[in-house]
Amino acid sequence: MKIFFATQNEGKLWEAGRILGPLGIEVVPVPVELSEPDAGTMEEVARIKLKQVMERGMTRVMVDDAGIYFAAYPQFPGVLTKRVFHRIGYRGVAKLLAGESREAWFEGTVAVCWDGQIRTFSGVTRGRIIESISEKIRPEPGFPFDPIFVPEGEHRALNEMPVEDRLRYSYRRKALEKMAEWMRMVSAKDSQ
Ligand SMILES: O=c1[nH]c(=O)c2ncn([C@@H]3O[C@H](COP(=O)(O)OP(=O)(O)OP(=O)(O)O)[C@@H](O)[C@H]3O)c2[nH]1
Repeated sequence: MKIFFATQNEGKLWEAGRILGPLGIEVVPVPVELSEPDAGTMEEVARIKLKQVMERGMTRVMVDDAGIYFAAYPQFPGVLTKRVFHRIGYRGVAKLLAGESREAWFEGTVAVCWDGQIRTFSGVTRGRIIESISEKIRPEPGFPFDPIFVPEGEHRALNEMPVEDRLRYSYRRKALEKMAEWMRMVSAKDSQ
């Protein structure tokens, strides 16, 4: 099976390939820019992104909306994660969380259109932001929080782990595995 993934985020693409490849689903990148509202839930935003790619005529396609939430600030940065980080960087995150709770969680929703049906699948990974955030961190493209996020029950930040461990904690993996199972079910029904 082959699915198109409309994203400009290299990290998302890499992760989707690592997770879906072994499940027999080839991920084909479609690097289109999608417009996003600056409010709402990940699921609402993912649906809006999916609508945009479907309007371009794609029928076997997925999009992903994701971000991080800081427990110290209700609903923030959430769907604004990319824009907020772009503006304030590690220095701003360190300032925001100084003296505040370090508790945080990643949340993401994958919205998929598969042979005319639309579904969303979500995942969450809880953890905390490390105490000392260095401005010298050079993250992997698209994933600026991996070097400063430690999953619950861990002592290592995500980017300090071998890939297999990192994927085990991935909220995107949780969503994509549910999606893969659903796609298999739909395809099996269609072929009957
Ligand atoms: O360290 C991280 N590990 C992750 O696992 C992760 N997942 C999301 N993010 C951050 O949240 C924004 C999502 O923004 P987003 O969903 O609007 O996507 P995007 O604009 O990057 O790509 P696109 O898919 O829309 O083209 C991204 O830019 C990142 O800053 C992550 N950071």
